[in-house]
Amino acid sequence: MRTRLRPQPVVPATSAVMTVPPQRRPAVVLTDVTRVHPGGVRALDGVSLVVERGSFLAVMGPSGSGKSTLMHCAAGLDVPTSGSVEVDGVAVQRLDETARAVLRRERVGFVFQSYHLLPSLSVRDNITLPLRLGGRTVDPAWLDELVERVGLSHRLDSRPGELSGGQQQRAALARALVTRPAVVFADEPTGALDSTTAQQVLRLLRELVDDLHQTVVMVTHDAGAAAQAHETVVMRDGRIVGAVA
Ligand SMILES: Nc1ncnc2c1ncn2[C@@H]1O[C@H](COP(=O)(O)OP(=O)(O)OP(=O)(O)O)[C@@H](O)[C@H]1O
Repeated sequence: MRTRLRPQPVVPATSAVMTVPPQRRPAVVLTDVTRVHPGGVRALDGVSLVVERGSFLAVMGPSGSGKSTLMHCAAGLDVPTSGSVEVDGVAVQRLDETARAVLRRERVGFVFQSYHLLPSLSVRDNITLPLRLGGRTVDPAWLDELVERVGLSHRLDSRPGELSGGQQQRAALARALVTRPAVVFADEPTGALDSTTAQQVLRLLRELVDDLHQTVVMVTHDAGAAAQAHETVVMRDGRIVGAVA
């Protein structure tokens, strides 16, 4: 299995990863993560998980089981009440909000059900936006490869509103990957697509993982979508209660 639920690192994970070359570090490590939301809801209850680089993990579970909270904690959007989260070897809970925003911009990609493309920007400018926001230059060869992969080389000057839903989600995939992030979090990425288009997008996601060694964590209610992942973990009541490879 590429995703380890156990064993947890015996030494503190930060010191463990310091000696590991960046390309061999796990993309994400959660150690005994608990998140109690205001009002006392224990949305995560002692979750431990290692997401290895180059793996495609699906997270399933009934509504309210903690999937979104898991994703938010693992992506540095939220911080655990206890336990630790490392993204690309960086301990998220030690960062202030500004540093977490930089971590997300530089090391994490996001894909949403509703694409979240900016309607006034061209497809090219949408895809390269995360780099430009971080003051980074675009690697033309990488951009060419990405847009070729997602099949949008001929639509770079279009506006998102001129694209189909599947094309918009493929643009969002390219945008998520343009920074070469340690991990991409996809939240119901095919929830707004018809089943044929959804399968195409999922196959593309799997190809990006397998061919380009990207790492994807996808939250989904759809067992068909999860079937494209290397592995699936199932959550219930804030815990991981099963894993299927
Ligand atoms: N900001 C919040 N404040 C208080 N409680 C919250 C908050 N966010 C989530 N919760 C609660 O935490 C629990 C887990 O919610 P979460 O959204 O992580 O589940 P989920 O599996 O993603 O659900 P869904 O599939 O419906 O999106 C639920 O009981 C939810 O009501």
